[in-house]
Amino acid sequence: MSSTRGGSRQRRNSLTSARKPANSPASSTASVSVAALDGQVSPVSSFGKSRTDLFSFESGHVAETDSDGCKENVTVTVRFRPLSPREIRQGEEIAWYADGETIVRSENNPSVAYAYDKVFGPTTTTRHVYDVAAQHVVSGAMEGVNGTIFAYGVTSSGKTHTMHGDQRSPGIIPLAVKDAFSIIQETPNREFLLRVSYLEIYNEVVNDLLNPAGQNLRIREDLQGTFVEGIKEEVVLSPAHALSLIAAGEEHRHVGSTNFNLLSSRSHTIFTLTIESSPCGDSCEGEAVTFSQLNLIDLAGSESSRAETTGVRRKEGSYINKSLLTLGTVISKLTEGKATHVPFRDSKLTRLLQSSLSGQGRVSLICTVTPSSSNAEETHNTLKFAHRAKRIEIQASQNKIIDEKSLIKKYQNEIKRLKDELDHLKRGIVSGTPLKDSRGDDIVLLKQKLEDGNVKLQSRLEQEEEAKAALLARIQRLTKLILVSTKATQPTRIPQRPGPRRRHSFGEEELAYLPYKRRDMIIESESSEFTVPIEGCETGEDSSKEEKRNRKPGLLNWFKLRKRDSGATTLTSSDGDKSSVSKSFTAPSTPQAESINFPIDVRISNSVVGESITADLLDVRPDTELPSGHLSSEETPATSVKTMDQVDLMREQLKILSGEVALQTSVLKRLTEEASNSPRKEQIQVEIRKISNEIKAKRQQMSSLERQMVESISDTHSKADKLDLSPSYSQLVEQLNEKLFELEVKTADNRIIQDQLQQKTKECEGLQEMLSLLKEQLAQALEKEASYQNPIQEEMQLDKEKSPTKAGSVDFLQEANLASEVEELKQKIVELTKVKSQLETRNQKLSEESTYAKGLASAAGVELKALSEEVTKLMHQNEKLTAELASLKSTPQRRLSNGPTKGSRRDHSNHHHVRRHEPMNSRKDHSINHEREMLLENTIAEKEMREMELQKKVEESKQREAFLENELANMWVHVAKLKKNQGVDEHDLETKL
Ligand SMILES: Nc1ncnc2c1ncn2[C@@H]1O[C@H](COP(=O)(O)OP(=O)(O)OP(=O)(O)O)[C@@H](O)[C@H]1O
Repeated sequence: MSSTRGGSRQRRNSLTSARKPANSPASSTASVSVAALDGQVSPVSSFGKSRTDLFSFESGHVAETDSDGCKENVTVTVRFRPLSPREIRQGEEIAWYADGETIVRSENNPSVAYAYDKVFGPTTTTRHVYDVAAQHVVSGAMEGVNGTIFAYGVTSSGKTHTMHGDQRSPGIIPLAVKDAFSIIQETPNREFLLRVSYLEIYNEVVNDLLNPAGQNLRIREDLQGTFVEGIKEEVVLSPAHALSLIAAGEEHRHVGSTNFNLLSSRSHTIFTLTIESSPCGDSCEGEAVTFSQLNLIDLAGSESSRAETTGVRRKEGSYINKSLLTLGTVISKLTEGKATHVPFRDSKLTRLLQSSLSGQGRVSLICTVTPSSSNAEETHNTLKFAHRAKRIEIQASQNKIIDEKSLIKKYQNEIKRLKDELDHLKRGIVSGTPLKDSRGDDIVLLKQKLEDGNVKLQSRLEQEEEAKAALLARIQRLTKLILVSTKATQPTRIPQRPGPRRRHSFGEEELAYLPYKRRDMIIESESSEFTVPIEGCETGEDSSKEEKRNRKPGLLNWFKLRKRDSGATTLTSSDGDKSSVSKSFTAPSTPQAESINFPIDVRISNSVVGESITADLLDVRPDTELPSGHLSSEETPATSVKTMDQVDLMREQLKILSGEVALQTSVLKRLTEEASNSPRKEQIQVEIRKISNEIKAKRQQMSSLERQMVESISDTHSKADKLDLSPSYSQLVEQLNEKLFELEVKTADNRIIQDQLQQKTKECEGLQEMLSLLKEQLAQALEKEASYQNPIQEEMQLDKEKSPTKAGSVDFLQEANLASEVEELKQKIVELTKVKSQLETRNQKLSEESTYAKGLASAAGVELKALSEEVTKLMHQNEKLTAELASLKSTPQRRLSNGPTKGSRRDHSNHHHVRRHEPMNSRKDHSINHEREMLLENTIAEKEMREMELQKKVEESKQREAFLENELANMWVHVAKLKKNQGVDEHDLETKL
């Protein structure tokens, strides 16, 4: 084993140093394992050599490195966090420190030191950590090499700070997402398809964070490795889109407070970005697709026995410790070099990491540590773990997959097939059907045949137009999912990378889900106490001007305007800017899965995209051929389908806007709270005003969207009227949308109320503490009084016996003293009564708020019931329509069979005339009926689709309701507890008084 390692060392070093870009700060180990021993520092030999550039999409290049058997090690870095304000207050000392760029040394015993690829001091910014420890893994993943980045460390050492970060200093996950999209932009010769999933392992149970219904999921294995069965994967179209999904996922993550960290992660999370890419253009057909996964992992922190946890927290802690212990054992076994059994299966975490740790992907382990003396032992354990992990060898190689397994290929083939179909249709329309039997000598017969042919052709044309419109819509839907650079495609297939490092900037709300400032600062409100500069300052300065110009606020950032110039549907605007569209699309859970959920929800229309929808980095394929006139030809029979598409889009927009409003409302709430006790009051007020204005604008946008929806729906409605279709359908859809929207707003309200409730509970706890303090004081005062009174009374008795006059004056003095003490006591009682009444008012408020929340939940329940009734109604209508259609279908047949009999019984003098014109009339009738049938069929199909959608939504609402009820129940338990505590306190107080 060691000789192999040694053998590969020389080869690798020469290879990497030959290719190392002069200014590349990125790193991968590409080195031998670090043989750092306690007391014997052995610096990492070749840190800083980038292997990123070893991979390019040029075929042969990777094969060359692969066949070379080139191995690299896991990149291991250590990040120190600064001492927290609490640690400083407690007078803790530095136990471990960064000695230079690669060594961690013990303060108490300087001979104990460890070397790593890189050691980051407490003032290092997360961006720098990203550049060094993560960027090469991300770029590798974009080139088809699996990648895993994870943060490991004891609780409160800075894992979440490193992986997620805060708004001023975004963590590795947001930076990696942004970087992935930048790489797509800089790779004009390839097409990409990105999907994300987000899961947590909580108490050894795998939960889907993107789908609250996906609980306790199973881990399965196939040839490509382990995967989670049934996990939801969403195709993402922009960084903001991906980040909004993380934000949604974070809502469901288990976080709790421990005595080390008020916001401690109680579960391990894995955010996976699945990347498929293939060369652009038809000439590259048949080339394999690269497929890779980038896992970004935020582990829960190991807990020391010092943690005074109880109940739930203890159970969580034991699961966390057990899985981390298994991780340690797995890493030890992997580095032993013997073919021993590696216990991957002993924990869910190691099972999921199995492919990463033993496979061919790049791994970067960022160990977070605290320098504080109170954690010296835990830090030492982390350092030893990191040191062991450093010896794991990996053999990074590009993954290529065969066509059928690739979703991007599937989409590309589907697009190609649809395009062929479209061409075929177009050719059919142009050539038409020749009138073969036009040889007749009778000129009248010939004319009649010509007329017949015309009618036939007309109806066929219309049918084909419809089919074309449907095909086009489908091509567009698929095309929108594939991401390509907006840069002109380079003739060369070698990716062009810019010299200097890319810098990421984030839209204002892209990081809205992250805390505004560092967690400890929020918790302790002691920002001034910190001894290190806040790293958040990095964002503004680093961004280039260009990026600033392009920076767009809002989650809608990922929506882009599709221009429709004078009816022509084109993806490139007149000024050369390309536009893009977006949607949320649930892809199959594994690349192999066959079913794809069509139709997709969102399509784009100029009329409904508001001001906030702006251009983003990426674009839809510019090479899509979309013949002009199709989507704007309002007169085609497909208009109603398109109108429904627009309504769909508007509804999606409405949903996104309402989500944004809810998000901004909670930001507003947070800011308002902050404003009351922050020295930056004015700055926060400005922000509050800005956000309020934005909310107002969004609400206006929402009401205009609602109006447009109503108009569009009433348009469809009138068309349906003409066809004798049930008019109530569109109204129902409209009502349903309104109700769904209301439900969403109410859910957001509920969330805010819950926050307030928590806040109030905290206040209540504070007041209770104060109350018990006062009670103690009162008890002490009463005791004191009793102890005063006994000796005085005895003395008085004695004095009275000795001298009755003196006794009288002493009596008077004692009485005065007593009176003043009684006065004091009375005052205290008044104070206590005040506090008691304050507590009662708060309690009253709390129960009112709980009642309101309960009301909301029951309103949601009622609405849900109404929705289900509406769905049932719709189903009935559908059945009616189907019956109508069946009767319509049978009518022309009857007519056809009755026609000639009737004609023969009629006036004989008109015989010729009838014979000449009747077939034509019946044909016209037939074609009209056919047309009508088609429309009816379309409408029914559409309705069925809607029905399915509605049912899905009802299901979702039910789940949400259940969730709300659960929350409410929790709240009630909480309130009951509070009341009970308060009751006991009051009782105590009363008995004492
Ligand atoms: N590099 C850093 N610079 C400044 N503050 C930091 C840094 N790392 C962590 N912190 C602060 O330390 C505290 C604990 O960090 P964090 O919550 O990220 O720890 P953790 O390891 O994820 O804890 P747990 O395992 O309990 O979830 C937070 O208040 C965070 O803001």
